[in-house]
Amino acid sequence: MAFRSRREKLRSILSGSACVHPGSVYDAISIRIAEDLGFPLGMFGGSVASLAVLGDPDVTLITLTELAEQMRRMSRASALPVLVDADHGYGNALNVRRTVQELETAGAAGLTIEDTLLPAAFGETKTQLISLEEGVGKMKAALDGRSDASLVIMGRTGAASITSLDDAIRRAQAYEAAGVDALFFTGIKSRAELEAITAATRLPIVLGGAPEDLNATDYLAGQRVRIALQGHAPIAAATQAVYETQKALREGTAPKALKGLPSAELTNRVMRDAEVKARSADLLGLKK
Ligand SMILES: O=C([O-])CC(=O)C(=O)O
Ligand SMILES: [Mg+2]
Repeated sequence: MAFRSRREKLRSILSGSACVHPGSVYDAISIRIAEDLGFPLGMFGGSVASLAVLGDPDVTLITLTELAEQMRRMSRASALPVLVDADHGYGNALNVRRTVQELETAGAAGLTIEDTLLPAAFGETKTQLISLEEGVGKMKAALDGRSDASLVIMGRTGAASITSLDDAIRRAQAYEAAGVDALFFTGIKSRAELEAITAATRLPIVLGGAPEDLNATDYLAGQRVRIALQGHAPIAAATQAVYETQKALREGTAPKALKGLPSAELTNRVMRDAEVKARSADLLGLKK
C-alpha cells in the first residue's frame, strides 16, 4: 500500500529514542511547508481541522467526511506522515471503527481516539469523560477497523486534568492492554505527573499541550515521550497574515506595496511548480 512507508516512518519515531516536535498541518500548503522544512511528522489537530474547514471553534461540529477529505487532500499534496486527531471517533465504538476505515483510506499515518465525552452534554460546562469500559471498547474498535496493520492507533486521555492522575494512569493501562500502539496524554502539568505515567506504563508516549518545564526534548525522550506537540501557531499566523493583507488592501494600499508576501521562489516551491512544468512539457507537449 502506498501509505505504508508513511506509517512506518511514524512507527520508527515511536520505536526510536528521541522526542520530536511535529509540524502543525491543516491543508495542502501547510503540509508541504512542514515537509520542506524537515519536520519528521505532521499533526492534524481537531481544532485546526475545524478552523480550516469550517472557520469554527473546536466544539465537534466538523463531520468525519470533512475531516477525512481534508486528510486526503494533504495526503495527495505531500508524503509527510500525519498523525490525525480523530477526537472521540465521531460517535460510539462502531463509529470509531468507521472513522479508522475512513482515515486509513485517506492516508493518515496514525490517529488518536480520546475518551472525552463529545460533543459536550446538555447543561455541562466542564469536560466529561466516558467510562473506562467504553473507552476500552473504542480502542478495540479502532484496532479492529484498520486493514493496514501499520496504521498507528493511539489511545488518548485528558483524565489527568479532568478527573485525576490516577484515573489517567488506569485508563492508559487499560488502553495498553487493549493493544493500542501508543498513549497520548493531554493535561499533564508537571514532571512529577509525567514521571508517574512513564513508570506505570510501557508504550511510547505522546504529549499534547504541556507546560514550560515539559519542553526540553532530551528530558522528554528520557521519559519515553516520542512526540511532543507545540500547539497550532501556523494557522494562527496565517490568520494574522490574511487579516493584515486584506486590511491593507481595504485601506487603499496598492497591491505592489503590500508587506509580508512570499517570494515567487517560495510560492513556486509550495506549488511544486517545477514538477508541474516538467510534467506539462512531457505530457502537454510544451517547451520546458
Ligand atoms: O491534537 C492536537 O493537536 C491538540 C488538539 O486536541 C487539537 O488541536 O484539537
Ligand atoms: Mg482535539
